[in-house]
Amino acid sequence: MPQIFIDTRGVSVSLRFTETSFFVEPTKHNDHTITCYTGIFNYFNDVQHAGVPLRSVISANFASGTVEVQYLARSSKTSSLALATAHGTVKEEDMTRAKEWCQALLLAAYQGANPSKNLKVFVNPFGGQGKARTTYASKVEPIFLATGCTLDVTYTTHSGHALELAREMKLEYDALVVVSGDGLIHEVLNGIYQHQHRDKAFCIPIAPIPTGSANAMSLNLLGLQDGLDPCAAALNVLKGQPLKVDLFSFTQANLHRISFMSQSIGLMADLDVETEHLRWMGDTRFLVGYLRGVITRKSCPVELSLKVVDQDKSHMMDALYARRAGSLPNPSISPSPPLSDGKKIDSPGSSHEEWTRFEKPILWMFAGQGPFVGRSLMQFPVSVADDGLIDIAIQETVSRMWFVRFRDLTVYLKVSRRNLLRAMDGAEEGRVYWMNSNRYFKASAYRARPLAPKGTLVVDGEEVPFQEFQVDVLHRLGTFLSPYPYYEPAFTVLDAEGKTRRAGV
Ligand SMILES: Nc1ncnc2c1ncn2[C@@H]1O[C@H](COP(=O)(O)OP(=O)(O)OP(=O)(O)O)[C@@H](O)[C@H]1O
Repeated sequence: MPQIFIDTRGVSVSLRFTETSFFVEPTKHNDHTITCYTGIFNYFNDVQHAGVPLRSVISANFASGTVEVQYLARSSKTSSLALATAHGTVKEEDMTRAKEWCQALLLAAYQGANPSKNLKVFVNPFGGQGKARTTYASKVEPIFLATGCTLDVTYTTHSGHALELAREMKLEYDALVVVSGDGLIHEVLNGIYQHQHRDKAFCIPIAPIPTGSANAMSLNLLGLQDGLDPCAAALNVLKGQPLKVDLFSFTQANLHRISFMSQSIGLMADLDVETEHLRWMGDTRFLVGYLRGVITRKSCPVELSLKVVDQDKSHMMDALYARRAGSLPNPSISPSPPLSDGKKIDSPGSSHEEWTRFEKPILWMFAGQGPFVGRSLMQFPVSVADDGLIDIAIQETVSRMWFVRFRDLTVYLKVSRRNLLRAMDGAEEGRVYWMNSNRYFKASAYRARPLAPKGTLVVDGEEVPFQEFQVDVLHRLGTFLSPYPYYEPAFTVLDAEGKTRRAGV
C-alpha cells in the first residue's frame, strides 16, 4: 500500500506500512528538532530506521480531513509499551485515498479480525501492590477505548466476587479480561466451572493484565519482557489468538475445584502464605519467603503417589524442543469429554498408568504447568500447554550425591543450605531443573496425603485446607489469549553434560 502524507504542526510526515511494520517518517524538518509525538523516535534523523511491528497498530481513523493512527511503541529497546498517536491533516485532493489507506492499514493490522471486542473486565483493587485500579484507568482502558471495544467492567469488592460473576455471566463476551494476579484467574475459572453452560463458558478466552504479585500466567503467555507490562497485555487482548491449555481437576473429599497453574506443599507453599503481609514488596516477598524456608529446611510431611508418564529430563527437554519447532503433533490423548452438569470431571489420561509411590522425604512438592511461577523462578521449564500432563517437581530432603558410609550403614546428608541458596542462581532461566535433588516428573495424575495435622497447601497461589487431595489433568479445557501457539518463555540452560541447549524456535 503506498504511503500517505499528513501535516502535523507544519511538518510533513509520511505514513506507510509493509506486511510486517508501520512507519512514521517526517519528510522535512528543522535539523535535530526533537519530537515525541509518534512515540517511535525522538530525533527526526533516526526516522529512516524507525518502525513498529504492524501488530502494534491498534486503530486508524480518518475523519474531518484528519488521519489518526494509534499504536503501541517503546521509547527504548528495554522500556515498556506506551500508547502513541500519529495524526495530522491531509490535503483535500488526498481525502479519499487517506480514508482507503486507513481501512487497509486496519485490515492488515488485525488480519481481518474485528478490532472492537465485547469485553468483560474484572479489576481486583486488592491484588499485588494495590495498583490495579489506576493501572487499568491510565494504561489499559485507553487502549480498549481507542479500538471501540464495548466494556463491562467490575471492580471486585470481596474475595469470591469474580467467581460469583463468572458463574452467572452471559456467554456473549469475546474475552474475559482479568486485571489482577493469578488468584483472580483461579476464581474466574472456578466460576466458569460452576456455570450452567460451562462447556461454552470454558471456550471464552481469558486474558490476564498483570497487576498482581507473581503474575505467572501473564509471564508464561507474553514472556519476560512483556509479561509484566499492562500495555503489552492489553495488546494481547486485542490481537491474541485462543491458546488451548490443560487445566487440573483438584479433588479434596467430594469437593472439586479447578486449578490452572500450580499446587504446592512444603517450603514453596509456606513462602507464599507466610509472606502475605509483605504484599507491598511485590514479588520480592517470595524471595524473602524462600530465604526464610532455607534457614529452617523444614521437612514436608506428605505421602505422594504419581501416575508417571516421563521422568527422563533430557527426553522431556527434547520433547519440548520438538513441540515448539512444530515437529511433534499434539499428544495422542483425546480431548476431555464434555462437562455435563453435576458430573465429576474425568481425566482422559489418568486411567492408563500405574500409581507409583514417591518414598523419599521431601522439602517441597510443586506441581503445575507454565514455565514461570514467578519472574524469578522458572519452575517448570519443560512445560507444554496442552500435553495432557502435569509437571511435578519434588525437592528431596536428602541429596543422592551427599552421603557417608559407616560399616554397612549409609547415612544421607540433608541438602545443604548452601546448595539450596545456590539453586537461586539461574532459577529464572530454569537451571534448577538439572539439580540432582530436584526430581522432575510428567504425570497424568497424582495424589498427596498429609502425614501431619499441620502444614500448608497452596493451589494457584491461594491457601486451601491441608488435607488429602488428588489432581487429574483436564486436557485442553482452558482457553487463554496468546500471541504464540505455545508458552513464550524459552528454556535456555546448560544441560547435564554442560552444553548449551536452547528450546524454542
Ligand atoms: N476487593 C477485594 N478485597 C479483598 N480481596 C479480594 C478482592 N477482590 C479479589 N480479592 C482476592 O484477592 C486475592 C489476591 O488476588 P490476586 O491473586 O489477583 O493477586 P496476588 O495474590 O497479589 O497476585 P498473584 O496471584 O499473581 O501472586 C484473590 O484471592 C482474590 O480472591
